[in-house]
Amino acid sequence: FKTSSCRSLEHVAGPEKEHWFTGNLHRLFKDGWKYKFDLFDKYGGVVKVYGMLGTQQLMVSDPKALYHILVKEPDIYHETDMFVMSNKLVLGEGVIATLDEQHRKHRKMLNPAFSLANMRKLLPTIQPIVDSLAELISAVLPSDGSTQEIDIISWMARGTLEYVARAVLGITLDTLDTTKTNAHADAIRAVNHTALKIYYLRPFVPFVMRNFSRYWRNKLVDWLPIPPLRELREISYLLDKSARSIIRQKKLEIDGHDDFDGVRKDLMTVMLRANMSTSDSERLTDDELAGQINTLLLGGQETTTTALARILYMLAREPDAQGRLRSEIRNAKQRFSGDGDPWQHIGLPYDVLVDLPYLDAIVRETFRMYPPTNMLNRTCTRDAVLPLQFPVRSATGEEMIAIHVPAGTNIIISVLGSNHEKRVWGEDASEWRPDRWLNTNGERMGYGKGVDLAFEQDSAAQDVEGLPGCRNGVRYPGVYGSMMTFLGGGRACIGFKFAEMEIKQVISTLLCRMHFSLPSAVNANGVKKEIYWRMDGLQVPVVRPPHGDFKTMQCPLDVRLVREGDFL
Ligand code: HEM
Repeated sequence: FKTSSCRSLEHVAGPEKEHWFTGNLHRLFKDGWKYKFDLFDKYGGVVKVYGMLGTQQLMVSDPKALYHILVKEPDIYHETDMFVMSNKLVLGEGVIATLDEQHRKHRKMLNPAFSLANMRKLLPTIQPIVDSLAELISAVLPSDGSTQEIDIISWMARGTLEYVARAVLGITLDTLDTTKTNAHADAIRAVNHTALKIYYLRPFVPFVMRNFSRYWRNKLVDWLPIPPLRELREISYLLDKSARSIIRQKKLEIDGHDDFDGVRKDLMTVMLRANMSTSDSERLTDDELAGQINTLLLGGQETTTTALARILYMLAREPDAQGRLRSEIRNAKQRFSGDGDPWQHIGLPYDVLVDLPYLDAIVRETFRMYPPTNMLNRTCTRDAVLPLQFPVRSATGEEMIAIHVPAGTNIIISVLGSNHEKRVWGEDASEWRPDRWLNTNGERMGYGKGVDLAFEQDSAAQDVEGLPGCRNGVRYPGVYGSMMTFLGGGRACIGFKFAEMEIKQVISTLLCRMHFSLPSAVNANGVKKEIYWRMDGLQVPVVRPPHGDFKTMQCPLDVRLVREGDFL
């Protein structure tokens, strides 16, 4: 066994460069599912790929290497300059636009707010919003029990924005009221879409941010003949203005309530109160708080929306799983329904909801198989050695147990590769099999709130051997059941428990009232409508031609009111 020794990545094996400008990135980021799996099969947990203008990068899914990158040596492997600066430019100085000490300060304020105790308090805020969503969808379903095709993703998107708005920020964005428009909500929806139109400008952002004052940046945007740049500036202004108005309003509310005990059910108030009473050196400025609001509104949007759509799609594809899950939810709700209360309208308490075994298995398995974000970047800030769990072959055929990573190397963390690694998840890693998370009695296999959080703290003491994603003493350093979907270490997703809660609440509410199946529409030539999930940077459901353009995000499912025969 050897360690790659030279100060370049020449020794590391990987595919040929495929384009002088984009290297292999266009293959990885545009519907790259098959391409990526071919690379993992051929090269293993570390693959050299080519980035912009032929720069050599590493795509990593090896568990020990990821442990080093995210948990052991995060001071070496930073978020990329491009990511941090672009976030700062558009969203302001929220947690994802910060590094090192400033990042620690942000997390110190965010971590307690997103605690389990606060999730328990927030569920009752989310429940009525989900009920309204279910009523709105039910209202468009035929009362005779026949099916109606519905683009489920647009409904899910309405919901996810409102859950975060009300539960995290204590405001409404009116997204469930189809008669109202809301400029703030429109701006949030437009950010990613508009930024994508000018993604090619992102490499220049750090230079511009460091060398141009705000005045000259504005002049640049005025002069350049690129309209989406101006659109993004307008969006960014509107987000900033709205966030500052939320802060002002909340401060007034807090000032007016001396007896206020933090029971108010939104996290931003909890955070603001903590911020107001902390020491000067730890206190976040209003600029940072405004950035935080924008980050929280954006962070859980598309990710949670596509995760919800993916779960409903899987249940539509697997009717037995759908029936079994619906029955589990009915049994749980019936236990809590009083005399005469229709069980469908019962809201389960937090601990009952998150512990439902089959619901949990479905959610975890879908997160594992189909992570909403499948690639994340880090940059190596100084020469380093990356040890590997599973040796890889060098470009000249030798086995390597570690890799020298030169300073400046970009690292692509492959969430997809990690979540499908057979040596950790088993030979059936690429099968959607929710039962892997359950024991033979149908109970959850040890994963729970404790273990998930223990992973965050990298508690090696936790006995997790034999659980899914833990094999022969090897596991991934993820915060959520060993998978890398929400990442791990000090920059792991702050909102994973919130996302889990909202997803479980939505699925458990919708399934009681409706049944989902794949679209049945056929065109004049008898061709059936088919949904296809593109794996770009984010997972994107589209419709194949001739029914769709293979580009626009949509997830049309046949939906009808539930019948007795839909339970097991
Ligand atoms: C299915 C839903 C979600 C997925 C798959 C997801 C995934 C992730 C991932 C992979 C990261 C790490 C990004 C990086 O380091 O480059 C992250 C960070 C983050 N997420 Fe989530 N997320 C989800 C939902 C949410 C929700 C609901 C919120 C808030 C309400 C949220 C807030 C954040 C924040 C603030 C960060 C930045 C943390 C930091 O830099 O310290 N996420 N998320």
